[in-house]
Formats: sequence, C-alpha cells, structure tokens
Amino acid sequence: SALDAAQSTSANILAPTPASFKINETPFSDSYEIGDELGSGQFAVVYKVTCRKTGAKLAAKFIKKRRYATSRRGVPRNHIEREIEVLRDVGGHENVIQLHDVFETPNDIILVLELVSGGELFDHVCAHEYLNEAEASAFIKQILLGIRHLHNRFVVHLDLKPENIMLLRRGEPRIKLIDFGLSRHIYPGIPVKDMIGTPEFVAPEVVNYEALSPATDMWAVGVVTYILLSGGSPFLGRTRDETFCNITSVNYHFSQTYFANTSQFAKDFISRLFVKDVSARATVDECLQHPWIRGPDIGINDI
Ligand SMILES: COc1cc(-c2ccc3ncc(-c4cccc([C@@H](O)NCCN(C)C)c4)n3n2)ccc1O
Repeated sequence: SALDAAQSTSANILAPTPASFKINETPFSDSYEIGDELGSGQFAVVYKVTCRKTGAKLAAKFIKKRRYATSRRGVPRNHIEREIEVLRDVGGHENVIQLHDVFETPNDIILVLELVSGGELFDHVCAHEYLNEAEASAFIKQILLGIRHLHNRFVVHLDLKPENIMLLRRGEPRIKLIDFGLSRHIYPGIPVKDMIGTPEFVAPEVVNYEALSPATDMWAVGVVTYILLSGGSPFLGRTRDETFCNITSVNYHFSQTYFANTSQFAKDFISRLFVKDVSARATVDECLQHPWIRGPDIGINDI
C-alpha cells in the first residue's frame, strides 16, 4: 500500500532527495506570451499567459527568488523546490491545480499552471455573505475530494482558506485547491513542526508548535465550513494572541444570529473537526462519509 511504500522509504527519507523537477532550459518568452496580471501576493505575481505553440490559455506564477541567505525578500530556493515537488506529486486530480511547466530567470522561478476562471471562493462567499447548506455542502465535498487526493500522497496543504480555493467557473460548485507554497510531504512517524499558516485558520497544534499532520488540514476545513455557512470566522479575535487563545481553548460557538436555521448535521460536521486531540479529529474519509456531505439520499442504515 502507499503507507507501506512510505514507511519502506522512510528509512532513506532523511537522505537528501535530488531535485527531481526539471527546469526548462529555453526562455519562458519563447514558449509563452504574457497577458493580464491576475493577482499578486507578497513574493509572487500571477499572469494569464498564452502558449505560442497551441494557443492554450494558462496561468503563470512568477515567484521572486531570494538572492541572499540573509535577505528577507523573496522565497528561498528550497521552499520553491518543495512547492514544485508537491505540485508534481499531486497533479492529475480535478480538484487540485495542475502544474504544466517550470522556467527560471535571474530573478524568478515561473510555474506554468492550468488556468481557472471562476475566481476565489472567498469572493464568492463575500458576494453572497454566506451560502445555503446545499451549496456549502457541495463546495465542502469538492474540497474534501481534493484534500483526500493530497492526504493519500502524504501531502498536507497547511494553508487551506477561501482565498486559496478557486472556482473552476463562476456559479458552479467545482473548485481547485491552489497555492501549495506552505505544503509539504509529511510521512507517518516523522514529526514535522512549523509555525506557518494564516492565524484564523491554524489548528491548536500549530499554535502550540506541536507535530503537524493531515489533521491540521481538517481543522481548517472546519473553519472554512463555518465561514461558508455564517460569513463569520469562528476563532477570530481582536488581536492575533486572542485568536490563538480562542484556538487552543477551542473557544467557538454557533451563534443564534447566524446558525438558528442551520441543521444539526452541519453543526455536527463542524464539531467533529474542532477537536483539539488530532487522533480524535475527523479524517477526510470520515468527513466524506458524514451525513451532511453524503446528503439526504443516505438510508437510516448508513448512519
Ligand atoms: C500553485 O500556486 C498558486 C496558483 C495560483 C493560480 C493558479 C491558476 C490560476 N488561474 C487563475 C488564477 C488567479 C486568478 C485571480 C487571482 C489569482 C491570485 O492572485 N490569487 C489567488 C489566491 N491567492 C490568495 C494566493 C490567481 N490562478 N492562480 C495562484 C497562486 C498560487 O500560489
């Protein structure tokens, strides 16, 4: 099984893995024509590009390279390499962004990716303030299918939030998980600790600098679900420390203002994810089997 394979390779997992991604030798502009800027982040800009050979429309993420070890600007090369390794490993699933090509310039590493045109889930929620349960459940099911693909490959996303979940097309509950800049392979029995992610979405083990795992993503699924159904963020405080305190004390509630008409199934789904003990937190497979996700067609014997 994949777990056996992982464990059998765990022995040499600590050996430096050779960079197995191949960077194109040819100049980016020989293959692609740059179009509109789609958006930007701290050290990356995303453009719409056109393949000169096929006319295909794609997205290109230009990641600014860190030039000196002591610099605070740009992304360290090993972090970019890790993102590429993850993208290479998780490609091929309908709910995960597909990497097509990699190029390098003196200042950037360029990831050529499939283009999605539906915008960020974040904008979709803002446009509706919150979603009805059927729409929210459909989106969350898509997100779970993408996460199951990652977790089956021992990849943990570590930055799941509505901004990093994009709609394939507007108005359709078809999503793509994007932004694997913090993602990494985490294998059973090899503890990984890191203080990363976006405060209001991180799990207690991140705040407490304890081992990260696929369960860390599942906590974030709970936060995303809560936001889709209410428009509010369950643990957000007035300061970052207050947010972290709410997270580590699992201090949240289903306010009557936003959850008066929410089903018990939906609240139970969220409650099974806001569990501090990672071994007791619902897994992605358990979430996909939950009545709120499987829908009304399930028989009484299925529960
Ligand atoms: C693989 O990593 C990324 C992929 C993409 C990506 C891939 C395909 C694609 N098609 C359209 C877009 C797009 C459209 C509008 C804005 C953005 C981007 O600037 N914001 C995306 C989320 N952001 C908060 C990281 C990206 N994208 N963005 C964006 C950021 C990433 O870190």
